[in-house]
Amino acid sequence: MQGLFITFEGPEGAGKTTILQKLAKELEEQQFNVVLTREPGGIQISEQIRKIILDPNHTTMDGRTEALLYAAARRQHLIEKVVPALERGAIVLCDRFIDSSLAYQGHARGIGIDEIFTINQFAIQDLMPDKTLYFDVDPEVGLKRIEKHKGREINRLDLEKLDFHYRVREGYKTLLHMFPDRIVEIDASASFETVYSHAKSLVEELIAKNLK
Ligand SMILES: Nc1ncnc2c1ncn2[C@@H]1O[C@H](COP(=O)(O)OP(=O)(O)OP(=O)(O)O)[C@@H](O)[C@H]1O
Ligand SMILES: Cc1cn([C@H]2C[C@H](O)[C@@H](COP(=O)(O)O)O2)c(=O)[nH]c1=O
Repeated sequence: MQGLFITFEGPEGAGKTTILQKLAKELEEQQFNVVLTREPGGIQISEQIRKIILDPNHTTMDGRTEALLYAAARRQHLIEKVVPALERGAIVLCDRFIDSSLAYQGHARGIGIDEIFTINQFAIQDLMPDKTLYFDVDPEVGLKRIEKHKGREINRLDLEKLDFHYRVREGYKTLLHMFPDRIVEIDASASFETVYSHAKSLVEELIAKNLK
């Protein structure tokens, strides 16, 4: 495919969304064709699935049901939005993708990274990101940031015990070893300006290598 598919990953409150929005705006100002999107969501069907998954009242949701719902939302989003954008040659910046399922459902929920990869393979049919930026932050720091973030809804996953959020981070560390060529780590505990300039330089390098 002609475009560039870049995903942004990390524990809660790592700063992904804020960085993505600023980066998308700057790239658009430079006349790049950018599609900023998120998972679960990004299109109507997947946003509706998002509501079901993240509703804090859905306390009885089984871990495998959760994993399948994320994969279903992913499939529809990929087919309806990501693939057409890549075919047009766009830069797709996506807030979370398969690595979230591997870290959260695979590792933190204990279902197993390989098993979650298998069900996602059905959904993505080998369409992996060209690059993944992993924003690493201590979960306690990240959760404090989102508590302070006015207007940010607290969802069912945010409400998991601190231990779960530490396992999510551990899951991402495992993924860094599994996919060393694709995933690059960014220290997201630094100041916003420092984190932003690191992310921006990585994306600019990718664009220079792949699109110019
Ligand atoms: N490096 C940083 N230092 C301090 N605060 C930050 C930093 N980066 C982002 N923030 C702030 O932390 C809060 C959460 O940021 P953001 O929503 O971008 O995180 P996120 O990774 O998308 O979180 P989630 O995945 O849980 O939605 C925001 O209020 C944001 O302004
Ligand atoms: C894609 C995906 C996401 N999650 C989790 C991660 C977060 O807790 C929420 C999404 O909320 P955000 O504010 O938009 O980051 O869902 C997951 O567990 N598995 C996934 O595949």
